[in-house]
Amino acid sequence: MALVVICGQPCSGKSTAAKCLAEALNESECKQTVRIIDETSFHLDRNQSYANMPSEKNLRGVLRSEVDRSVSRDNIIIVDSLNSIKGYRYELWCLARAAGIRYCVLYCDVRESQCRKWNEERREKGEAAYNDVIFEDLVRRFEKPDRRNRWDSPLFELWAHNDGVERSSIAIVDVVSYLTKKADSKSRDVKILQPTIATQNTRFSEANSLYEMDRATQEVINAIVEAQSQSIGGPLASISIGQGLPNIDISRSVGLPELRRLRRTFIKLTGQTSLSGRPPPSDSSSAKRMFVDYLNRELGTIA
Ligand SMILES: Nc1ncnc2c1ncn2[C@@H]1O[C@H](COP(=O)(O)OP(=O)(O)OP(=O)(O)O)[C@@H](O)[C@H]1O
Repeated sequence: MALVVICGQPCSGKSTAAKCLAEALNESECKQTVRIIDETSFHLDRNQSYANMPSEKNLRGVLRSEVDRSVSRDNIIIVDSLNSIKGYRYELWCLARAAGIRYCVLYCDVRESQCRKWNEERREKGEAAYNDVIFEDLVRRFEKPDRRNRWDSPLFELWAHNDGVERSSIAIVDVVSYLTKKADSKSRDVKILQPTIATQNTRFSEANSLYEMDRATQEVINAIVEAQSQSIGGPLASISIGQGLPNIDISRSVGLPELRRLRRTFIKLTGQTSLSGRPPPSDSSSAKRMFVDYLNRELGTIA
């Protein structure tokens, strides 16, 4: 029914907020099961998980797969982690969209100095805390949510330090109201994400799908590279990849490394959706259409 992404600096009260939100939802009229997905449920240690990029990626992958497996129209999933990378929140948003559910972000907006103080206090009490190097690195890399991004919207801000975290805190009340409000796909104040062509079902054998996906996305990349090489110095027009397929609309030159990265992410995202029962597209045309749809979105909004 819904996915709530909690985000904030290290030690900014995210778990306190997640717990409080879960309690508030359980007390509301909503009959949905509420579940928190966090690092501790996987026995992941903070300092180990954020010690280096591979461990951090692994942590994000574990949480994302669990979210992917768990989101449904019958429950409310709260992801309690830093969720500090913009691209990662986008991936979570994609999972919500593929499931056709509500989505929102609850941002624990606490000053860094206060988070640092809480972390030190936690350490002094002998509780698990971030070590200083990791804490500072995470603070530096935090990408604050911005409500203008689809994946950060709607955004609810919780000022845990000034206002405390209570079931009656404005942000908690607002999230509960947003999640429990009766709505259908035409409601304006509540957005129920709709699966796009990129997330629709088409049954096919998995191996075949992956093969098609690989080949089709490579063909799209080749078409872009060729079009760009022909227009060197001149303006880039929209690139056609065949009859009945959408054009690729890129207004700037995009290098091969970036195109390869986008292709890898796209294949990964599609593969993950297939794990939860929605297979990747079955034929070359749908694979191309999906990939162009994805590229137009990515290159249009994340410049
Ligand atoms: N509103 C608050 N007032 C006072 N102390 C707080 C508040 N919120 C959190 N703390 C303190 O900060 C510490 C961390 O809280 P919490 O575990 O909720 O943060 P977190 O952001 O989930 O941390 P982590 O980044 O490690 O997951 C706790 O020890 C708690 O005592």
